[in-house]
Amino acid sequence: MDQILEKWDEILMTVKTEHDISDIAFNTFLRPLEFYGVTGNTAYILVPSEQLGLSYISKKYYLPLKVAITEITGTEYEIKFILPEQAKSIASSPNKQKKPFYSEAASKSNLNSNYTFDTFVVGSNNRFAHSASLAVAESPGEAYNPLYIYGGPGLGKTHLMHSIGHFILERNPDAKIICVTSEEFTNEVIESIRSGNAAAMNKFREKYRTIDVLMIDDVQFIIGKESTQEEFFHTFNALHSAGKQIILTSDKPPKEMETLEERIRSRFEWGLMADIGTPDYETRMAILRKKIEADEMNLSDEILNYIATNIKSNIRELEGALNKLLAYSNLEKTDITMEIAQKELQNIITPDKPKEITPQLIIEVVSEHFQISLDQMISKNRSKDIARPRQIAMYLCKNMTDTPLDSIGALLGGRDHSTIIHGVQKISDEYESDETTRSLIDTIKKKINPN
Ligand SMILES: Nc1ncnc2c1ncn2[C@@H]1O[C@H](COP(=O)(O)OP(=O)(O)OP(=O)(O)O)[C@@H](O)[C@H]1O
Repeated sequence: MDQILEKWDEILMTVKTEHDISDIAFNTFLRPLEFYGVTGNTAYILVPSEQLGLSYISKKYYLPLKVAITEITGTEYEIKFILPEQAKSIASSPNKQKKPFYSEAASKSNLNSNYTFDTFVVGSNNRFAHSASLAVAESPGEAYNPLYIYGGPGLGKTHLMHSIGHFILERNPDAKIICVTSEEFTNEVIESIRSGNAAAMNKFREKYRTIDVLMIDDVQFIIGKESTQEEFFHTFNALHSAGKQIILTSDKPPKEMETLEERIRSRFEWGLMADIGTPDYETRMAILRKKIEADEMNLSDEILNYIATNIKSNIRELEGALNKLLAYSNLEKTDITMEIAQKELQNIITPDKPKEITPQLIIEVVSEHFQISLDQMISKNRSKDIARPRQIAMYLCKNMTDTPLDSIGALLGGRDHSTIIHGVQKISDEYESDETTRSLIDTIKKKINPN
């Protein structure tokens, strides 16, 4: 069963390719189908609404899906299409996990599958940014170019930007979208320059100048990097003059980026700037409700109210509180009462008590910031993409907590004392000498401790 679930996207794409199904037919009939579960050797496929045409789908896609499932999983299943009402009566081991459709194009573009317009709650704090994002998604390159979304940490800038990407790819799966953090962009510029050959630079330029949509997250980090700013400037011009869409996010408006080159600042301001503020109570409650629904979690309104009243300025923290309760409920196999919620969340939300900053919290925030898993953080993998976040975690654990170096090493995959000293020293030197690193570290610190 897991195999079908895991490979569901691949199964759908295989049917599309092998039967030469048009994008419109694919998006209309195949994409909405969900793998529901397996009973015996029957695989149930959920047709989410009768209007979609159950009998048409059964006739047309029964055999292609059966063949693709057999080919891809190596097991032959009987296939049954069911409607949601029928699904309820299938008792045995239905698959409760709904996995969102995640196209190959979205994954290649580096888009987070959870960040879509469907999962985004619109409130007074983000209404304008949301409308602007929808307008850009509907007419990329035409509505507002660039779209510059700014606001404090954890307020949904990245979520909105990725939503635009998914929306564009849904309509046009061939659209070429690149979504990077400005750190990744900077690293690529540095790598191309360091390699010293023209071919590497040309490859970089070819990659960034032949796309339809460029998304750069946390663009404030290009401040102070001369060659990155230079490359960004030319990339921006090439894409903009070709009518290609550029979307940027930042923690501040361009006018507050004091040391940014003027020619770049003015370009940031060419299109539309949309800020996201802190959510009001209703929006916080709506976000909490949406998340518990998605996680199929049971929490009383009293508990939701307790969280929404106490966590006000960062949606990532709202989610963190829910995740903590979810983990507790799963581990202890118990329902969450108000008493448990207050006890479990006391570090996060007791207003007069400073938040406890632990190495575990730091490691979690760093891995989330760099979009790498906790397993990668503690692994033996020494590639730059993993080793640098790990060293940043070492540095922050050393500077923000009193944890001994040996314990930091133990938490980061059993690394020894000297490895930790080396990591801390390296980031410390960079913090002193390099403005981008300083700004990066300060941003992560703010995520760890917004106060
Ligand atoms: N309006 C919203 N509806 C639903 N979820 C939201 C909303 N705003 C933010 N979130 C969730 O909060 C978390 C943080 O959002 P996101 O990463 O987009 O913030 P950000 O503004 O880019 O933060 P940072 O600047 O710290 O990177 C994500 O999990 C996101 O899905």
